[in-house]
Amino acid sequence: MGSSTKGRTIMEVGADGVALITIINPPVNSLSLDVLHSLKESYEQALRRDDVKAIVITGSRGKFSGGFDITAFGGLQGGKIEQPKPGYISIEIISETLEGARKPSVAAIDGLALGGGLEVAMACHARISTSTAQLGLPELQLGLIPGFGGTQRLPRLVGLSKALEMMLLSKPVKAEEAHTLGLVDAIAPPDELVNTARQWALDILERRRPWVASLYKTDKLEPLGEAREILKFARIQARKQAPNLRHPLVCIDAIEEGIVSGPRAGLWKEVEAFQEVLQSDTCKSLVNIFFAQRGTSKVPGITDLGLVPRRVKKVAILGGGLMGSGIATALILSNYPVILKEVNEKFLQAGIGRVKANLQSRVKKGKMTQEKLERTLSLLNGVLDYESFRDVDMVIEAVIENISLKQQIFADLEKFCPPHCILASNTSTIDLNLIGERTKSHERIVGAHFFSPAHVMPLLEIVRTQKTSPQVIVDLLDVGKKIKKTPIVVGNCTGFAVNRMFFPYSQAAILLVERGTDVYQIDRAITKFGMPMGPFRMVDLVGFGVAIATGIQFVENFPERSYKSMLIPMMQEDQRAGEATRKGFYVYDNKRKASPDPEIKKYVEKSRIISGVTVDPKVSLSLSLSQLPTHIKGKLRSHVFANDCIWTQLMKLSDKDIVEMIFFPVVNEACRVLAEGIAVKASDLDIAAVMGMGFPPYRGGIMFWGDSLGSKYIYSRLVEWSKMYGEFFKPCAYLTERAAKGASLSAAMEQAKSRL
Ligand SMILES: C[C@H](O)CC(=O)SCCNC(=O)CCNC(=O)[C@H](O)C(C)(C)COP(=O)(O)OP(=O)(O)OC[C@H]1O[C@@H](n2cnc3c(N)ncnc32)[C@H](O)[C@@H]1OP(=O)(O)O
Repeated sequence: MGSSTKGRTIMEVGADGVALITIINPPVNSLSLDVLHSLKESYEQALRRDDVKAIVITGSRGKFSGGFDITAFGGLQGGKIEQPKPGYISIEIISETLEGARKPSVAAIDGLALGGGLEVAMACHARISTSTAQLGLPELQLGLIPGFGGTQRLPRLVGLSKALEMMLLSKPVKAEEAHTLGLVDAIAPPDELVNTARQWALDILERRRPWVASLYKTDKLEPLGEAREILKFARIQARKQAPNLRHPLVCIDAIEEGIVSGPRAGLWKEVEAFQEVLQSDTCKSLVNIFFAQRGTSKVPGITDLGLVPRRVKKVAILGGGLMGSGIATALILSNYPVILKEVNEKFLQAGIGRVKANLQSRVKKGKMTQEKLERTLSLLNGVLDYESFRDVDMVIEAVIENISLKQQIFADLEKFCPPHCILASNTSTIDLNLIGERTKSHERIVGAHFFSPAHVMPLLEIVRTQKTSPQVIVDLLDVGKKIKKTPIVVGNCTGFAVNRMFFPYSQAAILLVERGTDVYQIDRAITKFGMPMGPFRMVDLVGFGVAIATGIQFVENFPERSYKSMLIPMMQEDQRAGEATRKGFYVYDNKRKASPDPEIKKYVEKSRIISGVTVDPKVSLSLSLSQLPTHIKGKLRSHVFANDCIWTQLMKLSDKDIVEMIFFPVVNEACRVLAEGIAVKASDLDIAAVMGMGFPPYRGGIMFWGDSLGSKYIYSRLVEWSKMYGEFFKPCAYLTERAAKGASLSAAMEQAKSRL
């Protein structure tokens, strides 16, 4: 993270007597402490000067402000940057100096006014914006609450319900809506923005327009009883949607304080609460994710070469199955003309049908109009041969995982596509060198690994071989950004980054079940930890066929650390293949509601016998008293509560143990991925885990979370389990070394063996 000593404001006084204060802190004019001090000084100067009658605040280069400087959070949290005294910014600068000034001020907003940026604007006596401006308080997505008076002023400007929606969902509004809501007073063209604001400020001065201090507005606030009901509902929703998160409730408390006890009390409550949430693990984790996400497109040795992405005007996709149709949907939604090739008319129509259905579901959800659907769909052309491939700039192959089929396709592509065309494969497992073996085009062969459903999931793994040219990667990074994916660039290996981490995740869960832990207890513990679903519910969702196929890849490539089990193949043989067959680890009703199935025990017992393992009292939930050694039984019987039930309690693995036994092997594998140079930086694995696996972002990603527990602790637990349960848990060399040094897992490596 950078230093907070940056940025400034400048002030120019016009002949009209209006002082124009401009915030300058590229790239988004964030409010560093320096900017805030300078803003205060500019204001004080403007207030002192007799030739200044009114003030306009704006941001340089078409951006008002992206809010408080996020790069300063690390320093403030770690004590490296001195905290301003409580209330200095929110009360002294924003409320007293700006809002309480005896000269009127107007915010001229172009581009964005987010977080602290909007809070400064709300303290002005009016706001004028351009039609493309975006305004919002997205602090909650960083684990924070608004800290410069936003919890008090926004409800007073737009009403409580809308303010709660904007804050709790971190959802900005566009200028037009902001105008309707009363957050913006007028909309002006960009070249007239500042002049309109100047005139508005003079109009306020001369009482031709109202002089409004937002903090004391009451007309938009609901009556107290109604407000309390709205807040009560918001609390219920917040608890339901994010049971592990406290800061949304803290935000609601600050809003309530202002409504019940008045805005000054609300401001002070906000000041205290902001300090508290700033120091929270949630905030540190979410800030890590913010920077990690922006860091994925900075690839050393690739994006620092000064290459300019070539324009991709047309894309061809091979295969209209689930993946191919999802990828086609993502591309046409971002206005790329797409050719979809299939092997026969029937498959082609089915593929086009899937794309239509994907779009239709957006219409149903109100995210798209029927008219937009028609326009978007007109970008898709179905074909059965390669003739129209002669002018495409990129091809994405998304056929089944069959090596010889893919080799044939790539040989054909080399013949039909122009020489500059990028040849991408959506394979999730097969070596790209093998796929391109029958071509001479290795420098333009690349992996574009999407996640299902491809038009929804935010991650794109860009897989490069040693021969893939940097230009091709830069091009694909650009396409990824345009189709709103977060791309991570990884090296070529079985499973790349995400599936490499997924394997131990599901294998650890099966190991635990064979040792006696309950399937549903595992899913509950993992969901409570924050995953969208547990490992068994997930296997049901992806289907046992896929789980077995990818499992085989892992067992073949990494036999020494694979936990081999027949549980899933055995269930599949019995026609239990997951949600699609209505039966897997759960049974499903017509509405796809999952219920536990006692029958599962039968399969677990069989697979336990095949694996040659026994129930381990340390992990078992269902051990009965009769199974205990006599001396322990005796001791327990002497206890007044000694019965099967209490024994079950004693033997039960805690949720914490389950989480660690399932996720520490994932951390271990992530360490290998990093040590092998498959991922270039730990933060890319944080993003891979959050966006590819559903790892809770408020835990900061897999490596960040690992570091929060410490390499020594993870190492010692893995050693303990590897003694009991074998190689599967054995810590890798990287983890062992980091633990020995007491070093963090994420810190840059001294000598990465980059495979890239
Ligand atoms: C007390 C207050 O209430 C607390 C606060 O204000 S907390 C801050 C609230 N503000 C936010 O949450 C906004 C966060 N920023 C964003 O959402 C987006 O960056 C944006 C909408 C402003 C711009 O998006 P986009 O144009 O896609 O560019 P994006 O790549 O995200 O950002 C451009 C650069 O600005 C940086 N940046 C963005 N917002 C920043 C901020 N508030 N502080 C410091 N740097 C910021 C990014 O890190 C990135 O840096 P890089 O080029 O070195 O990677």
